[in-house]
Amino acid sequence: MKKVAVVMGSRSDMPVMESCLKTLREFGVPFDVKVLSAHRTIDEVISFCEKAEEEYEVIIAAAGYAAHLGGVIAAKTTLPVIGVPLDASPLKGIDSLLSIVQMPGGIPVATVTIGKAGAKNAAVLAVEIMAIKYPELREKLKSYREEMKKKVLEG
Ligand SMILES: Nc1c(C(=O)O)ncn1[C@@H]1O[C@H](COP(=O)(O)O)[C@@H](O)[C@H]1O
Repeated sequence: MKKVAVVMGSRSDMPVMESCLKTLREFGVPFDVKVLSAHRTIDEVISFCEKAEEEYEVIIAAAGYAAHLGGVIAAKTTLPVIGVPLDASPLKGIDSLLSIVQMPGGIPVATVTIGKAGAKNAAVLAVEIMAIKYPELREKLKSYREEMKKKVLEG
């Protein structure tokens, strides 16, 4: 199984992105974490993208403020990119949400909700994408849903 790349714009994004990493661990999906910024380390983002297809099946890109990271990565690879908007600025993540979701036609970034729930959903969506190829992940997704259902019904 190739890995998921979890890329974030700054180390300061890590506390929120922990819920993404925790969920990937729960599904037993291998991943790498990278701190890279389209604004601050553009050359490193480009070299990461140039090699990404050898190692990764899905890329998760999380960033706050003007979150160009996911869009730039999506522009440089044909792997599916999931963008996680983060509440890091006085605009509380709306800035990040709009800059991730409003990609022009042809270069999509699959966008999840702002913050911790989005970080978790990015991991689940990555697993769903990988489950197309790895049937054991589909079984794990079914058990995950069952567990969730049980928790709701048991209160
Ligand atoms: N949006 C981006 C990008 C980018 O899009 O390339 N690089 C860093 N950032 C974001 O800037 C915020 C503040 O970063 P610092 O805390 O390092 O100042 C972080 O949420 C990061 O994701």
